[in-house]
Amino acid sequence: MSDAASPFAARVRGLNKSFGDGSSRLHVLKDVDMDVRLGDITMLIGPSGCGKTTLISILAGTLKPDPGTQDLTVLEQDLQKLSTAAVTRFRAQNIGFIFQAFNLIPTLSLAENVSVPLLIQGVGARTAEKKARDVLEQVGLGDRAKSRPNMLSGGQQQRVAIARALIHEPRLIICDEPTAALDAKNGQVIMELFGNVARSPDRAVLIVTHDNRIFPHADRIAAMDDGRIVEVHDIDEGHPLPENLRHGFHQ
Ligand SMILES: Nc1ncnc2c1ncn2[C@@H]1O[C@H](COP(=O)(O)OP(=O)(O)OP(=O)(O)O)[C@@H](O)[C@H]1O
Repeated sequence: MSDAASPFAARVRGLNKSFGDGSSRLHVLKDVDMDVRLGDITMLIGPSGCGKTTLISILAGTLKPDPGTQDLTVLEQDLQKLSTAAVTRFRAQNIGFIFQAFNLIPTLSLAENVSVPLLIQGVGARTAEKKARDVLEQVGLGDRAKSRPNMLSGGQQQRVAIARALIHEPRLIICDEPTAALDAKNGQVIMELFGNVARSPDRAVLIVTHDNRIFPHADRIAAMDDGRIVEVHDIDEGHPLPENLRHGFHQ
């Protein structure tokens, strides 16, 4: 465990991101400030196209911000100071990223797909696969370890992608719509798994979601609109889920 002085899994100040040049330049993130606390499940919500995926991709180091961002610290690392190779290493070690597209490797079995993050870390294939079977069990797919991804439903593939993001016990889990393809029961199982991660004071979960069924699992909900964080709700016994979020929000 690194220096635990910071209570933040991520701290962002004055973050801007644009795509394109000249007259086709699109300013997508506009001076974003955001904190993701350790020990929390933070949810990021907002209408389609407001910049949520762009923001989490920058936090996960798969996308670079515009120059001049004041602070982009993830797990005590200033991402702007790391080389591209160092960011890739940092991500492999510390972040479990679940994409909207599940990015499973079609020629590998589920157990092999889930093993990948451990193999990258140098863990032996046999040990990695045993752990993969355990994590597949946790997401309710223990009996499908030898199947190929194309034999699964969308929801099952999503659970495999979640197992792959959890297997190396990263300190920060970042996911784009993790429950979109899941029924209520499996959505609940996955949120309980994320809850176990976030109950550890040194770890955190950041979820982009439109799924208001899972809002009650959040410790903090940050609402984005047009490239900005416009509201932050801390949810605890004294501050329950606001009425407007209980019934979803406008997209
Ligand atoms: N690589 C890119 N090149 C150009 N424009 C992009 C790129 N990636 C995203 N954008 C644009 O940035 C804006 C924000 O996209 P983003 O995917 O971050 O939104 P979002 O809030 O995650 O949307 P959704 O909820 O629909 O997934 C959109 O207008 C999108 O078209």
